[in-house]
Amino acid sequence: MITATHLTKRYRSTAAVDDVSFTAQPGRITGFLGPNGAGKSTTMRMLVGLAAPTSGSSTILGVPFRQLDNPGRHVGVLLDAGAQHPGRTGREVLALSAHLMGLGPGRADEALDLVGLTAKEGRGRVRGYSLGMRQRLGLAHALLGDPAVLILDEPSNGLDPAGIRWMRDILTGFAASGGTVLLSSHLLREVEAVADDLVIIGKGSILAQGSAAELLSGTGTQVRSLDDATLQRVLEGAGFEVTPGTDGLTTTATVDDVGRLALASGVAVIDLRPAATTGLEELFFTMTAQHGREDVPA
Ligand SMILES: Nc1ncnc2c1ncn2[C@@H]1O[C@H](COP(=O)(O)OP(=O)(O)OP(=O)(O)O)[C@@H](O)[C@H]1O
Repeated sequence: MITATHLTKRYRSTAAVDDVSFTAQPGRITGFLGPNGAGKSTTMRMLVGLAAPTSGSSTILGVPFRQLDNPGRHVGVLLDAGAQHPGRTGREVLALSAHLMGLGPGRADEALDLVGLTAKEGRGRVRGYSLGMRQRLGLAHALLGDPAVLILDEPSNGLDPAGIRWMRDILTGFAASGGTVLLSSHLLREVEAVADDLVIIGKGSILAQGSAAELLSGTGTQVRSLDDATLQRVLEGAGFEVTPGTDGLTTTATVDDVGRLALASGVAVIDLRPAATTGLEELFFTMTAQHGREDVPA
């Protein structure tokens, strides 16, 4: 579990992160979203002790990151795929960290294998790696200590579609076995496909948070009948709002309410369902409309 409690980070007079509180639960993937400059990386850096909060606090597995004994055995971190030493081979990067974590040398080869890097690729210097290979190496590094928590900043960046699907499977598998995943990404469809929970920030502040199902569910009901005009009158008479469309009516009434009222008024219903869910893209743009880069004066 990860908790952020009133986390705030100021650079001079600007708050890069402003009073951010959320939790990421075990067994779930928490998607962390926001436009460029929203404060995602700064928040993640504070969670792992790379930046000191101006105020507020955070814990991982119940304690501040800096108090974790041998943190790599508890938390896997991928903040910058370019962070690995370019002159080392992928395997050397992993073997060195494995050694520092007190793991056997064989763990580096296991980690390479986990992320689909071949032994030959592992012998290549990082400077020759593609961005996708660097991401895989970064993930191997994060998984090396068999942690319970993963904190990943844009892990799918630079991966091809097969790589993105592969990353999705790794993360869902990790969460299914009880791990906690905090995942920031610009790839909204990717987040939509994997996230159980969402935290959306803009200009350093939380704009929305909750389960993905809750945040993305539409409200109300869509209905088509053989007499929409009568059904609209009946629904409005019962105090519900109704919006006629090309494909029947959308109403604030529940499916049960609509069914009962249609039956009582003798209107034959030919289609009745909860209103369509909101896509993450729509939710994201609605939530961040006032908080993107576009409203920053040139
Ligand atoms: N070391 C720093 N000094 C001054 N300002 C900083 C520093 N680090 C970040 N900021 C500012 O804090 C704000 C949040 O930046 P941050 O990198 O956390 O956003 P982000 O959501 O990760 O953005 P992106 O999606 O572009 O990576 C930005 O306005 C950024 O310019």
